[in-house]
Amino acid sequence: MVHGRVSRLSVHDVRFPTSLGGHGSDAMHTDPDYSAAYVVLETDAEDGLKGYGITFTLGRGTEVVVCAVNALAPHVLNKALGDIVGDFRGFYRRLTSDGQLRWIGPEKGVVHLATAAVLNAVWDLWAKQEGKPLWKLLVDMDPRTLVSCIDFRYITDVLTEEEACEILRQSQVGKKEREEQMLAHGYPAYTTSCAWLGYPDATLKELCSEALKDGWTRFKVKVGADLQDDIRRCRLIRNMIGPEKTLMMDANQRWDVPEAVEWMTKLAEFKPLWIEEPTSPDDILGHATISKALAPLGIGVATGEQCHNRVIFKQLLQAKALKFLQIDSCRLGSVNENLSVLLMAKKFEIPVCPHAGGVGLCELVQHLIMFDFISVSASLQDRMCEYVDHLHEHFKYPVQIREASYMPPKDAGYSTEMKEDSVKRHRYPDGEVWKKLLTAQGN
Ligand SMILES: C[C@H](O)[C@@H](O)[C@@H](O)[C@H](O)C(=O)O
Ligand SMILES: [Mg+2]
Repeated sequence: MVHGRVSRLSVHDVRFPTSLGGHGSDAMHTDPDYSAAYVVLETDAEDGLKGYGITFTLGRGTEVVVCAVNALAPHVLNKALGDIVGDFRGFYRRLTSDGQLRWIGPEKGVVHLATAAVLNAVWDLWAKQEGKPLWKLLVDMDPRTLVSCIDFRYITDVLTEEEACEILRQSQVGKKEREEQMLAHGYPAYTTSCAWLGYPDATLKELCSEALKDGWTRFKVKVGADLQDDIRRCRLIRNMIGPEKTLMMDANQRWDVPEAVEWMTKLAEFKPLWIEEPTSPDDILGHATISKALAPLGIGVATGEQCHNRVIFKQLLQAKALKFLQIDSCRLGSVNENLSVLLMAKKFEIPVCPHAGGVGLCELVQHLIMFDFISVSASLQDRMCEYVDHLHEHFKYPVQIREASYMPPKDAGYSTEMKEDSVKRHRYPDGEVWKKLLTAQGN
């Protein structure tokens, strides 16, 4: 039974200077400092449990999101956790429909990232109070309760509450076996860590051969800034991994629609499974055009890490604009909104391959994809979850990878809690790490 009233919400600006090593760099984000607006919820309950929630940001963007979290705080403070999760749809709606904050969304951008941080903390707390990892809390929830967490506004033309319930009911068959399968073998993953755009070739080679030794069979490479450079790097990586292993490419929104088609036609010889974010994440019809043009080359379009909300996903699915759907645990309004996208993907039979390139994203999204396999999709066909090998040491319950697969988390919660010392050292600008860096830069 959930209990307690939220007595305190604190939010921290936590940044890691990843840009110094080019980690996480791509054709658009050339100097990313992996960061998080990190929310801590405390209650008046005697168990002392806290809810931790993050949203992934980059460097200076964090302080803007922190501000938005503080603006949302009155919706959470002094609320009983039982009332929040007992009417989770209503609570989600209240947060996203704040009469003044909605104007700077709605359900998109900074205010939606902040919503995700707050709701991720609520889910963490709920799962902790139930003594279960989040994926298991979801798996054990009956279909009615699950759908009661979803706001179906704007998507009932493709998915009604009844249909969602029906999908979940049908997927009850074989659920136990799928859970056992996950516990024994984990969820298949791919790695992005070898080929960030800012890495020199020597680093790429070294990381690639290490990853091969560790059993990785699926690799993603960043492209999009310079065609000749892309050809060289893609050739290098394809030669290293051989013709059989899977290669994905990610352009991080760099191209116009015709440019995307031309560029990818030139990279087709390296046999990419997908091109990710070829153009603006808002351009649904553009993605559809690219999808259609690249299908004969055997290249699918993947997108989602910067899709604002369920409405954009709905339209991408309706327009047949993508072959792989990439949910993000912090871009959308937390588990609540992601549930609706997982269910729509199931209806349209599009495989979900979550985005995890950021701090904490692997920790979070593994829960959602395990739930998806056990309770929604019931399939591993064409599916894999992204993995990046950065910053896990700062989490209290870091991801466990075995033979290139995510092993199901066993600890209660959403794996969002960071180590106290890591938060302290990386808080911006007063943490020790930043104090040193800022002094060295003469600030
Ligand atoms: C700035 C980030 O590292 C992005 O490059 C990253 O999320 C990337 O798009 C990915 O797919 O992992
Ligand atoms: Mg990407």
